[in-house]
Amino acid sequence: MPHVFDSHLLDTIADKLVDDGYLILRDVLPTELTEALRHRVEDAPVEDFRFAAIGRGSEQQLNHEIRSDRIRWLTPDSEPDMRYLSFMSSLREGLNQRLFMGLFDYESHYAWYRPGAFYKKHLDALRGSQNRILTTVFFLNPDWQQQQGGELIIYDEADNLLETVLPEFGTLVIFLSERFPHEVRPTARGRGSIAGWFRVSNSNYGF
Ligand SMILES: O=C(O)CCC(=O)C(=O)O
Ligand SMILES: [Fe+2]
Repeated sequence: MPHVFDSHLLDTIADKLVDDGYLILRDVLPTELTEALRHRVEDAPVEDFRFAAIGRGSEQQLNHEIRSDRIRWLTPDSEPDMRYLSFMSSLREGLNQRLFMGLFDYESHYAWYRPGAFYKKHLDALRGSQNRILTTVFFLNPDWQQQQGGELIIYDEADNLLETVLPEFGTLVIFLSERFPHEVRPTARGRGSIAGWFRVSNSNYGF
């Protein structure tokens, strides 16, 4: 079975991105794949994960007051990682065909938030930087209860609250990286996700 999104779903995603700039989908990946991805984060030894840095390139720094999750990049030697990346590749192609977004590549990592961990309000891309264009967040936690915290909160450009998303197993959130400030509220329970970013090529600006 090819690991791709069907064209009807791609139509829906493209329409929503045009209308709202973001959308929340539930159970659009096969359950057994989501289960395998969940084990990739839950069963991995903690040494495999690194505290996430803020900023890019030489400006990277650890700042535990802003975020306290640990991350591990997806790798091509893992079958579930490859299948996940294949779905995301079909999303990239589907959106390029429908919206001419020019999405060029995709980078993604597992994130593990231990109890108490959080990520304060931020944008994934600086406005106008044209690097990270579209964000995906895929959640891997069965039976999440509201009182366990760890919500992803999405704001609009004027900082009005748009959505409060529980990090429930199988939920996929997609949003335009430059437009939506968002935060992860402190979690009371271990919280696994895969965050990813579609980027455009910067080669035209390589002067
Ligand atoms: O895990 C989440 O809900 C979002 C994480 C996030 O905002 C990020 O890694 O940039
Ligand atoms: Fe983010």
